[in-house]
Amino acid sequence: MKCGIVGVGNIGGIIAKRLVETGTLDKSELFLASRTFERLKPFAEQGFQISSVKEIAEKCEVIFLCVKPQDSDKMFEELGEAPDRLIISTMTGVTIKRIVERTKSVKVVRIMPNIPSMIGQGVIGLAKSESLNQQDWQTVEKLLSCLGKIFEVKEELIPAVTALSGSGPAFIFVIVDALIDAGIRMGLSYDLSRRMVLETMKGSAELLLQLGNHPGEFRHVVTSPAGTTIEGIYRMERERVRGALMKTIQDTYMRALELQKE
Ligand SMILES: NC(=O)C1=CN([C@@H]2O[C@H](COP(=O)(O)OP(=O)(O)OC[C@H]3O[C@@H](n4cnc5c(N)ncnc54)[C@H](O)[C@@H]3O)[C@@H](O)[C@H]2O)C=CC1
Ligand SMILES: O=C(O)[C@@H]1CCC=N1
Repeated sequence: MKCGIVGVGNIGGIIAKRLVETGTLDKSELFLASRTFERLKPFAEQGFQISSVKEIAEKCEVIFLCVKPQDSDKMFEELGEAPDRLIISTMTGVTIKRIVERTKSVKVVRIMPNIPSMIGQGVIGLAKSESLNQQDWQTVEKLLSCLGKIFEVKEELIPAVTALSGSGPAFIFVIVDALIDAGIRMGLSYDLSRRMVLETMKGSAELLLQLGNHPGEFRHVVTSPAGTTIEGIYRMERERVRGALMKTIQDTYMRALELQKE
């Protein structure tokens, strides 16, 4: 299968690497195009095939579109029409309708991946046009499963997915950074604090995933009467951490909706 990636930045680069390192595609099946050669150079040095946007439209059955929304118009101009192609777009705010209009392809999949895709543990929100047949869907699953878990949603929910899991890792990294600093402040080394914070997050996430309990239930199990945890919870409530996190996601969501209108 010939597959092209247009826009080899953070996300396009992750997709290219994962497709090849997992053996999903052979380098001979993959073609990369980007605006500047700077981002393509390390791929060219590793034997990836470099192409132009136009060539990708002409020769690839599957085309990933991975440019910033602000660059999409120029990219669509360069791509031209690609009516028989399966298009998979990571572009924030660019709707399936717009991609169909610009490419003249009716087989369009809009995805919102996140950066744990780098190690195959991403969350991939996905919405698709109605014209995909069973074989197209199998191709999509084959190509995307090397990135992580696929969650199909209605397209109107993609902005919510963008806020929660697309941008989500950035918020998690801010929280992790703050927790590590808290450990350092109490005298732990950076390395020890980092490992303990990450293992605590991983263990807590695994516990919820494996046992399926509501997080409030386990929070209650940790919280001893007149103990340490309730003091921390009381502080969290006074600092309005819960509201601040919900507002963080809400503002991100509003921006995702705005981008869709621009
Ligand atoms: N970074 C992230 O965690 C996520 C990003 N996205 C979305 O994926 C898209 C790409 O994001 P990033 O990879 O972070 O951006 P990026 O800026 O790192 O990469 C975009 C690449 O596209 C290239 N490009 C721009 N115009 C082009 C054109 N006309 N033809 C060919 N190449 C062109 C740029 O040179 C750049 O290398 C965006 O729409 C973004 O919203 C989606 C999910 C997560
Ligand atoms: O910040 C952004 O716009 C993109 C979308 C999700 C993650 N990064």
